Amino acid sequence: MPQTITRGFKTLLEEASAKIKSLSPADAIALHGREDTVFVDLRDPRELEREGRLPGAFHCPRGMLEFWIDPESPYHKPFFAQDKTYVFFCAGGWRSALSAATAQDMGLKPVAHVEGGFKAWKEAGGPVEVTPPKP
Ligand SMILES: O=S(=O)([O-])[S-]
Repeated sequence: MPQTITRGFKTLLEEASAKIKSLSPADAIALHGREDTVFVDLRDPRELEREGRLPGAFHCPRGMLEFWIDPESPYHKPFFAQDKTYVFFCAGGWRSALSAATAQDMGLKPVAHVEGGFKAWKEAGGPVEVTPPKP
């Protein structure tokens, strides 16, 4: 029997967007480098190699997010225990919207995500670090 998806990705994104703070790329660029703000890159390693990195961003593959945030998880990362604003981003802004909503639901605060993701960040003139190709 075929599956019936009752809450599709658009619904999930709408619900997430309604409860999280979305930053325009320009607003996100203005926050970059501030002591009280950290950027979380949710992309896969191959995307980072291919597209470059946002300087200073912490790389958290999306699949590990909940386990790295929760201090009771054996995989917890102290990075997620700071008194800072967490700005999530991905390639296009979908994974980061869902991730910011999840992080917020878990109690992480304050959180935000970058609308349009790394693509929009680059187009807006945000700094990018290029990873040298592997020999
Ligand atoms: O999650 S995504 O917007 O980078 S496809």
